[in-house]
Formats: sequence, C-alpha cells, structure tokens
Amino acid sequence: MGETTPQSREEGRREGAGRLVRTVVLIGMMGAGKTAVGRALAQRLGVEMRDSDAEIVASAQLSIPEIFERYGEPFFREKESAVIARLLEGPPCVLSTGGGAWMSEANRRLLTARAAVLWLEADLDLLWSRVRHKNTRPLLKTANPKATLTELLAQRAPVYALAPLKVHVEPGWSIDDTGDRVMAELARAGAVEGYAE
Ligand SMILES: Nc1ncnc2c1ncn2[C@@H]1O[C@H](COP(=O)(O)OP(=O)(O)OP(=O)(O)O)[C@@H](O)[C@H]1O
Ligand SMILES: O=C(O)C1=C[C@@H](O)[C@@H](O)[C@H](O)C1
Ligand SMILES: [Mg+2]
Repeated sequence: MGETTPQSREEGRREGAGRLVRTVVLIGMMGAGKTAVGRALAQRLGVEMRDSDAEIVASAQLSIPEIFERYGEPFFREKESAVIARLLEGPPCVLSTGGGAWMSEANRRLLTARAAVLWLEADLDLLWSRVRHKNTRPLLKTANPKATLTELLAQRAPVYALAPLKVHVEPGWSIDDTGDRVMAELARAGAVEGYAE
C-alpha cells in the first residue's frame, strides 16, 4: 500500500533531493516518527513509502489493537515478518516498520542484508509526549503505560543500537528537520546518491 502518487513522486525527483539506491528502513520505538518521517522522506526522494503496520492492517481489515485482541501478538509478529520480506523484494522504497519489528533476529538479518537500516532514536520524554494521548498501541494498554514504555525502551535500545545507521531525534525538530538528518546519514552510507546537504 503506497502513500505517494506518481505526481508527488515526480515532484520529489524534480527537487533534486537525491536518488535512493537501496531501500531505507526506519526502525525505533513507538512515537519515534518512523511513519511521519518515512512519509516525508519518500516524498523528497520520489519513491514509494511503505509502512509494515499499515500493510498488516490493510490485509487483515482490522486495526492493530483488534489484531492483538483477536489473534494475539505472535500472530501479528508472523504477519509483520511476512510483510517485511515481501516489501524488501520490490524496488527501492522507504519502509517504516512497527516498533517491535527489529526485535526479531530473523527480521534483523534480512533487513541488514537487503536495506539501509536507520534507527530513529528518541528519548523517553519525547516518545511519551507523542504516544500518551493515543490508544492505538496495544502494548501500552497497561495500568501504567509510561512505566511500560520506559521498560520497553530499556529492553529494546541495545537491540536498536545494532542498526548500522542512527539519527538521534531532538524534541525541537520538525518532521522535515529530522528528514534532513536522515538524508545526510543515508548519503554518507551510500544509500542515496546526488544529495547536496
Ligand atoms: N519530528 C516530529 N515533529 C513533530 N511531530 C512528530 C515528529 N515525528 C513524529 N511526530 C508525530 O508524533 C506522532 C508519532 O509519530 P509516528 O506515528 O510517525 O511514530 P512511529 O515511529 O511510526 O510509531 P509506531 O511504532 O507506533 O508506528 C505522530 O502524531 C506524528 O505526526
Ligand atoms: O513497539 C511495538 O511493538 C509496536 C509498535 C507499533 O508500530 C505496532 O507495530 C504495534 O503496536 C507494536
Ligand atoms: Mg508507525
């Protein structure tokens, strides 16, 4: 399920934003901005934006909380791995993943072999400010969601740190500011050609 139109992709190219030579995969915690920044990046690069959460929702015709409630997290994780493997087969695109996708060793191996993987790292307070008002994240439906987020971040940060590329997101940055930093990293890593900072 792409989120850009051919026309908007063409505009991205005309802006001379650089050419994506490898799929870029955004990983990180819930609320880090993988979907929002991924959408902006795809627009700039003139490529498709794919989002593993959105693909799962579209194919199941259920929301993520509904999938977790009816079928459980292991079912969701199976679908997530299958969607990611399928999306990596296509032309270079921006792929935003769900917050837990990188926790699977099999996913990590596949993603690292086939794509430029970038961790959008954000501090707890920023993450909490972005997720606290939403009830779309089943893992945070606990008695103390902030404590749950804190624990998840502590468990996951060392695993996210295995990603080859990273941008530490600052609270004052807009989505486009973050996009600038991500583009610079991708250019340094050779995943984007012809990008002038
Ligand atoms: N740099 C930013 N500046 C301002 N708002 C942002 C920024 N990045 C993300 N947001 C907002 O924060 C919220 C969470 O972002 P987003 O949905 O992109 O996170 P995510 O990493 O995709 O989370 P999940 O793992 O749950 O899918 C959204 O409402 C988004 O618009
Ligand atoms: O961090 C996680 O494990 C999740 C994040 C979301 O993107 C969704 O994939 C789902 O809510 C699980
Ligand atoms: Mg997302």
